Amino acid sequence: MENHKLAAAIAYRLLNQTKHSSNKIIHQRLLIPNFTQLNPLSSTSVAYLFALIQFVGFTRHYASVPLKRFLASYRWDLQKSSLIRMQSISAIHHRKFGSVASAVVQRNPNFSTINNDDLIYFEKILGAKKVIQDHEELETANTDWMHKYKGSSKLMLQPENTRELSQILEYCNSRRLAIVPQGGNTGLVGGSVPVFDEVIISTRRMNNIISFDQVSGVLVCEAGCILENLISFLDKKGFIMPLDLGAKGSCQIGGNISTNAGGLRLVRYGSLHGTVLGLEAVLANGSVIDMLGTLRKDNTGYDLKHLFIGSEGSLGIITKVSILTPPKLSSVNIAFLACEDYISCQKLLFQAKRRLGEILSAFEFLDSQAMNLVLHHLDGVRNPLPSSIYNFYVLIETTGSKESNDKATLEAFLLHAMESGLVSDGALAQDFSQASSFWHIREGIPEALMKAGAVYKYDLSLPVEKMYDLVEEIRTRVGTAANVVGYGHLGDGNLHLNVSAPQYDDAILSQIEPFVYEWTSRHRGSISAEHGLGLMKAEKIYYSKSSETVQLMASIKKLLDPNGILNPYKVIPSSLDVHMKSQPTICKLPWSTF
Ligand SMILES: O=C(O)CC[C@@H](O)C(=O)O
Ligand SMILES: [Zn+2]
Repeated sequence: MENHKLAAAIAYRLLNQTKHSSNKIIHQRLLIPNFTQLNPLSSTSVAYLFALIQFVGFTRHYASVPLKRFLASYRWDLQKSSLIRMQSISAIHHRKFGSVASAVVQRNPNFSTINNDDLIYFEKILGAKKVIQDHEELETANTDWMHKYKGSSKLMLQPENTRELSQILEYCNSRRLAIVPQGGNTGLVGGSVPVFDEVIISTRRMNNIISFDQVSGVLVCEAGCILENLISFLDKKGFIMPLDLGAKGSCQIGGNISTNAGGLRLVRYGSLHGTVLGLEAVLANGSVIDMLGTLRKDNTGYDLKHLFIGSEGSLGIITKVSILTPPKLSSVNIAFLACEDYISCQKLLFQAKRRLGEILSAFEFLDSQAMNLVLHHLDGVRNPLPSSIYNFYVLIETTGSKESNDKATLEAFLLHAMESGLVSDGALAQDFSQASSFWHIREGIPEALMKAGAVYKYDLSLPVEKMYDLVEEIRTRVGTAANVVGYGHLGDGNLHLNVSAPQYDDAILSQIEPFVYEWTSRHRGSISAEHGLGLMKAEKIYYSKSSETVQLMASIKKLLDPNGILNPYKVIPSSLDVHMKSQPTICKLPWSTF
């Protein structure tokens, strides 16, 4: 008890400092409504204060080492205590001092916590080596790629096949143990890490290629295959994957499909809703749904595989996939171009669609701020157009089967674009290494942003002609406090708006949100073009979907996962989470009625 008193005193002191810090918003939102109801010296209030202090980042930056240790152990207790009945705190992790506190959720009190019998059961069905409790491995699996979201799971399971996964889910469902499916953990919205103590189910061991048909181009494989391995496998067979992402070296096909990843070639090969021909998925109760067809055409009733594409593991875990892969064509050409203004980028896209037609395979853009970040933060990157600094850059790729024709078509297009003033400068890759270096600039932007400091990420679908207005408006709003960067898949109408700052700061965040979502909604865009909702945007869904649609989503979730154990706190807003006892009030937004 003495410890608690001491802790409370320290906590009070630290919290008083937060009053005047940039964490005012958290302070108001969390502390005031809850703390006044507590006895300040009770153990729960101490635990609450400690959780709050951890939340605002003091432990990482200001607390002394013994205090840090004390706080760390308290947090562990916190997971087991009944504190979660109060306003509890999602496991958002602060990479830099400051706050990214847009997601505050409550642990579902209906979920159990892992006990010894559970561990014995899992070891019995999987064997000890697939039941991971090692601190370091869990630390990695609990933390997302950006080091922004962090859970506190004590257990990761690594099933090797569908049967094992089915047994795990059946058991977790009967025990009300929440789970989070995890592939390569490269997501950007906190969807693939636990929020609290959910059991992590890794698909990494389910990584076999099952079959490949040379005639139809249909590849059947397990969910844990790494995208780059599939690309290399197909390359030897003379085929390519219909999707390509910067994260290909780590991301897994199951994760790609469950988030409906878009990537760099969507403009040519379409979304995964078109190229995924079949799936096998395991539901929350362990039943295996075999939809693993390989047919292009099958109109026998509802095409339920689509429910699992893009539902971020909230309806079932994908275990096998069948995917239509295009043949590898011999002529690939890549141009890196400079444009003076955004309107020229738009006109260039309009022209490219007409003049390059069926050979256009990528149309990406980046602004000068994105280019500067890459040049500054990534080793060995060179500007292919060094003679001047341009406002915008466009990367165009063509893929076709007629080598001399395709190159001539691209060259003619470029000449026309230069003559008409759309393009100010340009370079055509002369060999594979130059082509890779052009791609490296575009694909390296997320990494450069990470290296630059704290980053607020927005992945938006917007009408192409309006897209860059938003970047400029945000730039005006944040002023000199942050570097606003615009880039993305222009050919698909997908903007990656990133706001980069030395550290997270609520003053910056309040200039971006909710403005960015309101603006997107007003222009009938989507607040998530390709990254999903995850934890970051579950509560923001109404900006892009009508309340009736969201209600129907919640009903489907209830049907397939009645206990809500699959990837909780993600995708469906908490107000509609039928599994939560007390529900936070979410205002219906005026623009949610499409
Ligand atoms: O980091 C981002 O904002 C985008 C990541 C990815 O979707 C990309 O296109 O590079
Ligand atoms: Zn992207």
